[in-house]
Amino acid sequence: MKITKLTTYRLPPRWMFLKVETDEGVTGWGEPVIEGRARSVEAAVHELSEYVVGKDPARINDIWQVLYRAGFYRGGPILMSAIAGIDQALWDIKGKVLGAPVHELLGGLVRDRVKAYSWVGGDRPADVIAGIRKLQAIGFDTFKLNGCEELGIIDSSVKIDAAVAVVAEIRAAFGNSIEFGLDFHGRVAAPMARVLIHELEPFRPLFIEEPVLAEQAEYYPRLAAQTHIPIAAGERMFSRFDFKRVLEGGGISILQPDLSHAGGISECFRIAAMAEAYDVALAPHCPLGPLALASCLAVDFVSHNAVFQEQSMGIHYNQGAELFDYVANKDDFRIEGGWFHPTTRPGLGVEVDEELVIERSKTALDWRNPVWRLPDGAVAEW
Ligand SMILES: O=C(O)C(=O)C[C@@H](O)[C@H](O)CO
Ligand SMILES: [Mg+2]
Repeated sequence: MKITKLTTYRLPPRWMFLKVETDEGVTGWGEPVIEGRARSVEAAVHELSEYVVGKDPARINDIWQVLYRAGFYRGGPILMSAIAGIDQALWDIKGKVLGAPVHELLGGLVRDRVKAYSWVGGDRPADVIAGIRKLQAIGFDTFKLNGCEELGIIDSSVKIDAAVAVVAEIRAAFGNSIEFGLDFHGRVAAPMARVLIHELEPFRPLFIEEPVLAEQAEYYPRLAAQTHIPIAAGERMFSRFDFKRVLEGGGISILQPDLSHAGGISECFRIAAMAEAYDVALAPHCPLGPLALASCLAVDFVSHNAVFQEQSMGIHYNQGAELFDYVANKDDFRIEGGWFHPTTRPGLGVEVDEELVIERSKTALDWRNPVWRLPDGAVAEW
């Protein structure tokens, strides 16, 4: 079998699907994208396609190594997201050829279900509490919300108190009938991370995500030394070689590689095993679409240290399309009582509604995250 064609579809809300075709009619799908840089990843996919077209899709490992190593320069969000989408599609093809779900090809299930967690948008306590109640009613008991708004490298106790107030009200409203992670989203610099984490300690969030930016990862062990709250990060790390340093440095309790940013199923399966060796939990990052989610689940179901799975249903970013809009077999991904169950279909288990994809790709906008400014006009981390 030979790979014959790679076609990319940029889609609302801010995703990109990749279709990989072969000379025997088997097609695989992946989701290579960096939110806000879809066109850059699209160009990278087509540049890398020179190493892929004409090759045997079964040789996933060799194709992965060539894509990673053969171009001299390597790593980073754009190239690793392009490789991720190609890798996902090759696993989808392999599963379809062998008639098995990807989790079977990776050694089979280590669990029967995976806990889903849901984003709760909004920064106002009332909005957040209403959002949690709505999701609780359909079975969710685990959530994630932004830990704060923009923050200066040194900021006021008023801003800290406002961030803590939201969390205090959530705990007051729900007690420990729910668990929730706080995503600092890289908005907090190291000096204020120490302050904010200290003030949040009594409310025991399930984890604090990106307490500082990935480029400040040397602070993870220092922050971990001051708090009992598990520290989570990974969405802005892109290969084993990024994660190696973070695991070696310590302080991280939950690793969150993104299956569409960190080299795909092949690489994240290896990253998951590395994390297990350090007694670190796995919780793949996934604010994206169904092929990214299906790739996450393939790794979750074969990784002993997988704990819960992010999914983007209702996320504040999904303007213009919802998580399963482009999926013909939506029911296979229903979340029952807050849990995902493994696909029984071959490959990623996603039946892409190709007609709709082609149609919607014609009107895809170039999504951009907002540019925030601090009161003095300096750019703020969003
Ligand atoms: O889901 C998360 O944990 C996020 O931090 C969302 C962020 O990754 C945006 O997708 C960037 O555009
Ligand atoms: Mg995050």
